[in-house]
Amino acid sequence: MDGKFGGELRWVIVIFFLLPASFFYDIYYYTRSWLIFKLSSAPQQHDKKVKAVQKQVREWCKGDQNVHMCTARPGWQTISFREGAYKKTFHKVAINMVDILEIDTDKKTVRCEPMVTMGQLTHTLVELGWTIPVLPEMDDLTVGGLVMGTGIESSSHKIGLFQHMCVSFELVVADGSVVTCSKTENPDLFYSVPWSYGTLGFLTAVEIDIVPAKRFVRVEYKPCHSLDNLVQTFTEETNKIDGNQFVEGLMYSLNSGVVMTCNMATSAEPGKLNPIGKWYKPWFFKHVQTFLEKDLQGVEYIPLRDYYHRHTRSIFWEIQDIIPFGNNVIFRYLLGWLVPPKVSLLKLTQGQTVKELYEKNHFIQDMLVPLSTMRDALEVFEKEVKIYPIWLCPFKLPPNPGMLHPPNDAETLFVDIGTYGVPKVNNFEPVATTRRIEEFVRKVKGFQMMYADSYMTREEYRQMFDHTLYDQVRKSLNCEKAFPEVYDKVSRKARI
Ligand SMILES: Cc1cc2nc3c(=O)[nH]c(=O)nc-3n(C[C@H](O)[C@H](O)[C@H](O)COP(=O)(O)OP(=O)(O)OC[C@H]3O[C@@H](n4cnc5c(N)ncnc54)[C@H](O)[C@@H]3O)c2cc1C
Ligand SMILES: NC(=O)C1=CN([C@@H]2O[C@H](COP(=O)(O)OP(=O)(O)OC[C@H]3O[C@@H](n4cnc5c(N)ncnc54)[C@H](OP(=O)(O)O)[C@@H]3O)[C@@H](O)[C@H]2O)C=CC1
Ligand SMILES: CC(C)=CCC[C@@H](C)[C@H]1CC[C@H]2C3=C(CC[C@]12C)[C@@]1(C)CC[C@H](O)C[C@@H]1CC3
Repeated sequence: MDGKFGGELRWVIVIFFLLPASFFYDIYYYTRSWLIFKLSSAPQQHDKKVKAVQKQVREWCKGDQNVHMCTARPGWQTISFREGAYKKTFHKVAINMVDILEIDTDKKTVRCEPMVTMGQLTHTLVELGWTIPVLPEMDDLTVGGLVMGTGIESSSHKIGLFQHMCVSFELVVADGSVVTCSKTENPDLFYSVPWSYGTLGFLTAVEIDIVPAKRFVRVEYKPCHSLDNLVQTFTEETNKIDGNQFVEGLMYSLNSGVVMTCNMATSAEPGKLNPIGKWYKPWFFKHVQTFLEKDLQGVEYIPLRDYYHRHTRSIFWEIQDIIPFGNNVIFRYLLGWLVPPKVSLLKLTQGQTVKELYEKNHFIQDMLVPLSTMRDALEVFEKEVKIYPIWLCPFKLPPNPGMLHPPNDAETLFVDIGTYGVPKVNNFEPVATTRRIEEFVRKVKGFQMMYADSYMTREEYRQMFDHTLYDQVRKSLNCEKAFPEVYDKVSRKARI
């Protein structure tokens, strides 16, 4: 869809085509998973589905093995910014595994298949009074994508990344056999799977910790009017040993922002309930900004599911470039219930014009840096892109084996700095700017989230991510012919 409808009038396509299409797409999957649950067929079907994956891998083994394998999930369906170019040439293995298999409240775990989405998990678990400790907020993120890539949320400063609450993985590996791994069973594989982007095997099931859920989240909004104040408040709140199940920051300029500290609650104080997930409510980032503008500390109670998906309706703040009048009160009441358009459908229907627009004038990155370097990092982002709001999400990084190591191999608090939008600097140049930021991140011993465009060379990538264990595991599982090295899947060169 090119020309004007691919540019400034994209909202016409979005409103008249993509929103209804997203709605019917959701209903189809909702009904399907509801039926599967009601027929209780998912657990019995799992072994059959694993055998189907094994069969496909074994067929590849019998062939001449001259191309690598990847999942058959089309590139447009994924939440990653671009599509893998390799999806056109690799041998594709279908993994149609979309079911929650078992919720074990004694063991406090949920076992699910890799295509289960975060929206599906919250619907099922929260109704039963449970939740997963780190719940990345976009409904369509999948368990498989978050395990093979990474996931983060405002509870990560207590729990860690998505990988840190996973108990075990079940994979079909290069020779077609099924391997289960955990901290005690095949630990090398267990620690190598996160950030391996499907280059060690095909994931078929994941066991994840669950924790009790309460009805509400009590949110305290703390406006800050200088960078020092913001960094200090954010750091103190993140470090609090007892309090704050969730900590998050939104910055509206280099010198202003709101730090939110939150805890689950069983009931709400009268007059302070705010169901921000309702279709007529303002976008969450706009709502938060009002606390800054009024310079008001505030307390609100948000229903748990609304809190988890607080950035879903506005796709963080990306929706304002797609439906510029989307936060208008009339639009919200009339059509707000259809929002957001599905990221997958936005990807599928974007023409060359939109692609080029995003290529040249847009910057989507999450950089994970040690909390102690947050101030310097924010100044680098101000100088290089000047995009606001900025998302700030703290997380702890334990010294586990695998791709990510904290400085000096001692548990360290990090912060994810998320910048999504149009750069406001004059000298923005996608490759050069991103490379300078990547260099800064490597210098402070941080990491780049690989769903975004990465322009690092192979050497720079290996410098950022420790490949020692990963290389050993790839060798022991004979991955060389079956899967490419991770860099060849995630670097900008491998994506279109
Ligand atoms: C419109 C609509 C859309 C829905 N969309 C989805 C969806 O997208 N994804 C989805 O997963 N569900 C979906 N559901 C199912 C929904 O989660 C349940 O129907 C809902 O929780 C109502 O609970 P219940 O009383 O029917 O079942 P409950 O017995 O209260 O159980 C709640 C859910 O958890 C499941 N469950 C219970 N125990 C276990 C167990 N040990 N292991 C695994 N599962 C267990 C049930 O099958 C049920 O789905 C949808 C339902 C509706 C009406
Ligand atoms: N809050 C957060 O934490 C957010 C995280 N993200 C990022 O989005 C991505 C997840 O998006 P999503 O659309 O769910 O996932 P994707 O389909 O983009 O998958 C991500 C990677 O995981 C691999 N993978 C997925 N499933 C399997 C499987 N069953 N077996 C083997 N490999 C698999 C894919 O391999 P292949 O290419 O072969 O299909 C791909 O390399 C992650 O990279 C995550 O970091 C994005 C936004 C927010
Ligand atoms: C919270 C974390 C860690 C990351 C959030 C990242 C998201 C804001 C982006 C991930 C993929 C992005 C895409 C778009 C917007 C921003 C993301 C959702 C588009 C929808 C923007 C419009 C384009 O036409 C398609 C993009 C697809 C991916």
